[in-house]
Amino acid sequence: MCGILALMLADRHSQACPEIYEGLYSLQHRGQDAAGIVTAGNKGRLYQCKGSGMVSDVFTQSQLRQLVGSMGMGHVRYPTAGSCANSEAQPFYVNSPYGIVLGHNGNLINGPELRRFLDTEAHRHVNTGSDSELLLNIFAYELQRMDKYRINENDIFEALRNVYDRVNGGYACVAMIAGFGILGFRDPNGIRPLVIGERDTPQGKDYMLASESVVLTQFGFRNFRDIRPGECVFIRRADRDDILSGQRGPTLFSRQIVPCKRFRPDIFEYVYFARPDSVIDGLSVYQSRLNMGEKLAYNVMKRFGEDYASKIDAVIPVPDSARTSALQLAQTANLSYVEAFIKNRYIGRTFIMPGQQIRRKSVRRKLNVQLQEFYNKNVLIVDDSIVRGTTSREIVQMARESGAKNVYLASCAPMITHPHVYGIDLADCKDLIAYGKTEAEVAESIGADGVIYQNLEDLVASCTTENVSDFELGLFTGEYTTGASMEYLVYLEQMRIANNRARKNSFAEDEEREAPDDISLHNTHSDPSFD
Ligand SMILES: O=P(O)(O)OC[C@H]1O[C@H](OP(=O)(O)OP(=O)(O)O)[C@H](O)[C@@H]1O
Ligand SMILES: NC(=O)CC[C@H](N)C(=O)O
Ligand SMILES: [Mg+2]
Repeated sequence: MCGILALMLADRHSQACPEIYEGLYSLQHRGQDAAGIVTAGNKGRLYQCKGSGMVSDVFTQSQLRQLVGSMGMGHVRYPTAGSCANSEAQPFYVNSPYGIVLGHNGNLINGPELRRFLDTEAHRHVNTGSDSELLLNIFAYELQRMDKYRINENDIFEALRNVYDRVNGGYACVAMIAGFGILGFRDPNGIRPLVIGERDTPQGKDYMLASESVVLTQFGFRNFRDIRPGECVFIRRADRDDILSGQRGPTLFSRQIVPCKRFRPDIFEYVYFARPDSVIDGLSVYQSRLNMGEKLAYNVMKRFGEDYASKIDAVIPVPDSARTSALQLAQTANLSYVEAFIKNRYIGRTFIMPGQQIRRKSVRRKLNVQLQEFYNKNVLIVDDSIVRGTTSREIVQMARESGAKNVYLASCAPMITHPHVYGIDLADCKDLIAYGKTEAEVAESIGADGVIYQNLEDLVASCTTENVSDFELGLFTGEYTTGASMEYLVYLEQMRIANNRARKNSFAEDEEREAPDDISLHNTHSDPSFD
């Protein structure tokens, strides 16, 4: 899961960069490894700044000033394919045809096949291990095949139809064609999220596309909707003809490129990825987490029996993601809710950090205990999910060190027993703590007195609305919406091993270390005639 964002302002003399930059902060929870922004000036020149690190690390004020133009896009990356090298920061750029940039959230499960095709048939050079660069080149190849001096929106939709035929997996993308417009599209199963919103201005409408609605509401894009699975929207900047005919703002076009196959948004967006103040596919993430907490409460009560209240002195959330559910669990079961783990707000999400060692250390640096809330008490700690068990092991131990009598753990997600193939670097099976274990064995392995998992049916029911009742659940069941061959799963695992090795060696003296921290497109905004 990465975060993607694109913005088109109606006023050609305004700058898109400040809102893109701030918007990326609102998507930071979706990717902490790299960030990037590309803008397009009025005469079509692209300006880029991207590199490894969090949003606050990658952009300086002087770099942001160089990113001129009233349209642009941004990306925050959590690597799932390729490596975590600086060069794989997004958006990606190709100069031919027309100058295209693309930002991708998701994973293509036929990456190796696409790479072969681009090499042997399309003869396009791909310079990284990223599947997103493959996707961009497939799109560029399909546009190039039209062999047109200038394209229109129909050409874009036509090219995309062929892209959909070639690529397989989960993907939500934003892209920009220099001087022409921005677009957004979503895979035919709607696995990864994407929303579009509009905002009225005296010059016409501004448009924004983003992974999560929280960015849109923050900037006053009140009128928004989800991009449908298999749909593309293209927002064309006002051209000469538009301006001559009195229309100054951009124009929106949308097309259902391919039929929706089976609408299956990734349920893990609701469990963990997304911010609670986002609404995805019509369902408030906050509401889904309340539902999860309520259902889990009934499960807990059943497990502990009628006198459950005498066995649990406090319900304690693991901040941040589990807060909403834990509160609802406590209210439903009429138990006290206690914020006994205090989070250091300056440390990011641990699960999406690269490398097990840093993840383990970060849990302790991130969470600290209120001793008195544990001492001599029976505590039920609630987390949204138990994945590798890094967090649970540490917090159970912290609770014991603080003098807790019995430590139970409840998870809003069911047992995670399979990799996630659509955009989460979710370990191979062996790294998953629940793989091949019973609940009791998981409890033993993390040192808890008991573990209570949500049932899969209850999780699905928590997220079901009249719009969506079917979800991508591969990490719980091993069955993936688009299928995932054994060959692909082996490939994923090999890639992870190689990446871990590369991370371990990253302190060695090598050429990569000499590379600049941010990657630009070799042009700075020094000549105003290029705006
Ligand atoms: O079993 P694990 O492998 O440790 O993974 C699960 C934990 O990781 C996530 O927290 P994270 O710190 O990433 O983010 P949060 O602050 O949003 O809860 C998630 O919320 C769980 O707490
Ligand atoms: N988490 C994501 O969505 C990752 C996008 C892409 N597969 C990458 O690794 O850069
Ligand atoms: Mg957490």
